[in-house]
Amino acid sequence: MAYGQTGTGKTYTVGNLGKNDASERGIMVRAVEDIIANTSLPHESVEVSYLQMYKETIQDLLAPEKVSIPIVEDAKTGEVLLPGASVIKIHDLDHFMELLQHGEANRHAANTKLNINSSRSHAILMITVKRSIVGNAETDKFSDRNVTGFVEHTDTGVKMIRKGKLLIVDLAGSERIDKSGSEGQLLEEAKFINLSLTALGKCINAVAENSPHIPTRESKLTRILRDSFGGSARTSLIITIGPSARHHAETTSTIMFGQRAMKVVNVMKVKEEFDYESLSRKLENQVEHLTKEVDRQQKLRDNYKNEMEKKIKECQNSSMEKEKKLVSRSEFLEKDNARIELEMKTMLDELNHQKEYNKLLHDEVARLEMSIEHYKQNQRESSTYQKALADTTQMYENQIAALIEQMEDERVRCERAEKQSDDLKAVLCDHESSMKLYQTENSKYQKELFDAKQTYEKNIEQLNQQLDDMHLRCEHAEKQVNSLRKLSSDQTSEQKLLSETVQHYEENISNLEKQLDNERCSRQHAEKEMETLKKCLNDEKTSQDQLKNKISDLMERLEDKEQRYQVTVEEMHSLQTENVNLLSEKEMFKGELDTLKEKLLSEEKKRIMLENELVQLNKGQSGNSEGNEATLKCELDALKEKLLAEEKQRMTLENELLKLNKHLSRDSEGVEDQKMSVKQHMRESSSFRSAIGLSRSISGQRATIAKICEEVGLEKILKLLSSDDIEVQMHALKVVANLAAEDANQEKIVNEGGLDALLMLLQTSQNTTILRVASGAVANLAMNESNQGMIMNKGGARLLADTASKTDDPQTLRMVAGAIANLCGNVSLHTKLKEGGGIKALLSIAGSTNVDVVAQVARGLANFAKCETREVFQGNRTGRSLLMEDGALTWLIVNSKITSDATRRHMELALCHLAQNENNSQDFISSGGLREVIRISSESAREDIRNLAKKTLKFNRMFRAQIPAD
Ligand SMILES: Nc1ncnc2c1ncn2[C@@H]1O[C@H](COP(=O)(O)OP(=O)(O)OP(=O)(O)O)[C@@H](O)[C@H]1O
Repeated sequence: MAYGQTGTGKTYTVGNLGKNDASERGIMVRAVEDIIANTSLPHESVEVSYLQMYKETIQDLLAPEKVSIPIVEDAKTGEVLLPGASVIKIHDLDHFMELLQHGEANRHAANTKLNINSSRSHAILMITVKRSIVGNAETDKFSDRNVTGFVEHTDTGVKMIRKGKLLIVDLAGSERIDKSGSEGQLLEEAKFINLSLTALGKCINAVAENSPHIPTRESKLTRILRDSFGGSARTSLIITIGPSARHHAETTSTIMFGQRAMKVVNVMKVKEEFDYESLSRKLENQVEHLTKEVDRQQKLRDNYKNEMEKKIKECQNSSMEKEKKLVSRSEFLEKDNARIELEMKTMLDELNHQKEYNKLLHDEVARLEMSIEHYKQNQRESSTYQKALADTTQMYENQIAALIEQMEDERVRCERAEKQSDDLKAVLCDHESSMKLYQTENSKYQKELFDAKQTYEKNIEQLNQQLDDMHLRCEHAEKQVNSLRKLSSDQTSEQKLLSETVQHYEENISNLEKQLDNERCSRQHAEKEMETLKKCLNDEKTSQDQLKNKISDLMERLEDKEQRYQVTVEEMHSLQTENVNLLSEKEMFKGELDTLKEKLLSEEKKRIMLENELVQLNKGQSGNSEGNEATLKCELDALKEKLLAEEKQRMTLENELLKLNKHLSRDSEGVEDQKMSVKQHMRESSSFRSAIGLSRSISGQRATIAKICEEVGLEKILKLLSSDDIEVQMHALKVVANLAAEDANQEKIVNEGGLDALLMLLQTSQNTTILRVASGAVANLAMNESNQGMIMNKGGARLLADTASKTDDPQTLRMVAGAIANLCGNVSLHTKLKEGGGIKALLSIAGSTNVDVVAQVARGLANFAKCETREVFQGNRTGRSLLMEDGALTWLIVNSKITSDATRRHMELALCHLAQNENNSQDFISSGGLREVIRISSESAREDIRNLAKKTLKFNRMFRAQIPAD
C-alpha cells in the first residue's frame, strides 16, 4: 500500500509503467515481472484483477462497464472475494503492461492544486498465483484441515492448490481540503477519500493495539483489505511525503500513520486448498480400484474355493476309482487265485493220474518180464524156436533191459511211463503167451513186439517229455502262485497305501479347510489387533507425554530433594556438634544435680534443727512472764529471720533445680530418673516439713513479707536499704533478699533500683550479715539471665570480688562464689567477668576450706569451661581459655582429688571441658593436666565423665601424640 499526501509520488512509486526506461518501473510492474520470472506458466497460473474504489463504489478498471462490484467474504476461510470483477490470466509481462495501461486509462483522475494528475480513487491491483502441489499422506488427513479451509499439512497425498494473493494498492492522496482547494465534485471526492483513509487508519490502529475488534466495516476500502491486516498476511506500507516545510503537518501525520502501522505483527500462513476435482477423480479411481481389487480378491477366493472343491472331488473320485480298481483287482486276483487253484488241482489230479499211469506201466513191465520168463520157458521147450527166440529174446531182453534201465531211470519222474511199460509188459506177456500158443507166429509177434516196443519207447519219451513239461509247468505254476501271492500281498499293501493316501488326502483337505478357517480367524484377529495396537500406540503416546511430564517433574523434585538433602546434611553436622556439647552439658548438669541433692539433705538437717529450736522456744515462751515477752519476741523474730534466710536458700536451690530440670528434660532417661528421684526426695522433704508444721510457718512468713511489701510498698523498702539505722537496713535487706528469691519479683526489684541498692551495700557495708544477705540476693538475681548483663554492667563482678576479699565468712564467700558461678554460665559475659577480676576472685575464694564454698567455685569453673568450649566448637571463639591465665587449671589439677564427690565431679568436668579445647593442649601437657585427664578417664566415679575424658583424649591430636600406644 502506498499512503501519503496528494502529489507526493504514490502513483509514481507503485503504478509507473516505465515503458521507455525499465528503471522507471513502479512496484506493480516489477512485482509481476518477478512473479512471472519465478513461475512456470503452463503449470502455474498468474491471474490479475484491477479495480478502483471511487466514492465508496468498486469498479473494474479492466472492464469499466462493471460498476458496483460487491465484496464477499468467504465464511469458512475469511478470504475477501470480489465475485463480479474480471480475472484475467496473464501470459507474459507485455500482456500485463497492456492490461495495466488499459486500467490506468480508466482510472479517475482530476486536477487538483497540489497534483495536476491527482488520483481521485484508490487503485487496487489483485494478483493471484496458483500452484498445484501433491502431498504424501492419505485422504484421511482431511481432518487436518483448519477452520479457514486451508490445509496446513502439505503431505496429504492429495493434489492441492497453493494459492498466493498479492494486493498492490495505490491509495488516493490524503489532503487538506483548504490546501488542495477542492470544491464541488472534487470536494465530494476528497471527503470520500479522507473518509476511507480515516477508516484505514482506524483499522491499522486497532490491529497494532491487538484490539479484539477491527472496524473494517466502516469503509469498502477496509473491507477489501480485511484479510490483509495482520493475521496471515504480510503487509508493506510505503509512505510518501512532501519535503516542503508547508507540508509539515501532513508529513508529521503521515509519518505517525506509518509508525502505527509498524506495530502490526503478522504471522505468515501458507494457503492451500484441495483440488477437489482431481481429488474426487482420484478418490473415484481409488474406489474403482478398490472395488476391482475386492472383486479380484473375491474371484480369487472363489477360484480357490472351486479349485479346492474340485481337488476334493478329484481326490474323492480317484479314491473311489482306486477303490473300484482295488475291488476289481482283488476280484480278479481272487478269480485268478481260484483259477490257479483249479489249475493246481487239475495239475495235481493229472499228476496223480500220471502216477497211476506210471504204476500201470510198472505193472505192465512186470507182466512183460513174466511173459519173457514164460517165453524162456517156451524156448527151452522148442530148441529151434528157442534159438531164434533166444536171439529175439536176447534182443528183447536187451531192449527190455534198456527199457527197464530207462524205466528205472525215469521211474521216479515218469510213473506214467512205468504204467505204459507195465501195459507193454502186459502186451508183451500177451504176446509171449500168444507166442507160446502160436510159435509159428513168433516172428510176427516179435515184430509186433518190436513195433510195440518202439511205440512204447516213443510213448515213454513223450511221457517223459510230458512229465518234464509237467514239472516245468508245476514249477511255473508254483512260481506263478508265488508271484501271484506276492502280487496279492503287493496289492494288499498297495490297497493299504491307497487307503492311507486317501486318508492323507482327506486329512490334507480337512487341514487346508482348517487352515483356511484359521487364516480367516487370524486375519480378523490381526485386524482387531491392528485396531488395538493403534489404540495402544495412541495410549503409548499419551503415556509417553505423561511420562515425560512426570520425568521432568521428578527431575525437579529430585533437584529440590538434593538441595534439601544438602541442607539436611549441613544441619545434621551442626546437630552432631550440638549433640556433643549437649552431652557434656548433660554430664555437668548431672554433677550439679548431685551437689544439689547433697545440699538439700544438709538444708533439711538444718531445718529440722531450727524447727526443734522453734518448738523449744514456743514451749519456753508459754512459761515466761509477760516482762520477758518482748525479749522472747525479739529472739523469735531473729529465729524467724534465720528461717527466712534458710527458706530463701532452699528456694534458691529449688529454682536452680527447676532450671536444671528444664535443661535435663531433653536428656536421657537416666537423667530423667534422677530428676524423678530428686522430686521424690523433695516430696519426701516436703512431707517431712509438713509433718513438723514448718511449711505453715514458711508460708506464714512469706505471706507476712508479701503483706509488708504490699502495705509499705517496694519502693519504700528499697529506700530503707540506705537507712542509717543498721537494724532497719538489715530488716529491709532481708525482705528484699526474700523477695529476690522469687523469679516473679526480680524484674520489679531490678526496675525499682533494688539491684543498684544491693550492689551499693556490697560496696559500702562492712557488716558481715549485710554483706552475706546482699550477696545472696545478688546471687539470686544472677540466676536469671536477663539480670546477669545488668549486674556485670553495673560493676557487679568487681564488687563481688571486693566483697570476697574483705571477708572470710564462709556463708558470704559461698554466696559470692554462687553469684560468680551463675555469671560464669553466660558466655557473653566471660571477658567482662575476667576483666572485672571475677575469675581471680573465684579462685581466691577457692582457698577457703569450706566444702560448700569450694563446691561453688568448682561449679563456676565447670560452667565457664563448658560454655567456652561450646563457643570454640561452634566456631565463635578461638584461642586458649580465659581461665588459664588466672591459674584455674593448676587449682583444678591440685584439687581434683578432693573428697567431696559433687565438687570433684565439677572439677573433673571443668578439666574435661578445658581439655576439649585444643588451644589449651599445651597447657595441659606442660602442667600435668593431661595426666589428670588420663586419670579421670579411668578413675572417675562417674561413667559419663570417664567417657567424656576418653573422648577428649581420643579426639585431641596433641594428646594422642603424647600418650604411649599401649
Ligand atoms: N521519484 C520521482 N521521480 C520523479 N518524479 C516523480 C517522483 N515521484 C513523483 N514524481 C512526480 O510527481 C508528480 C506527482 O506524483 P504522483 O502522481 O505519483 O503523486 P501521488 O502521490 O500519486 O498524488 P495523488 O495522491 O494526488 O494521486 C508526478 O508528476 C510524478 O511524475
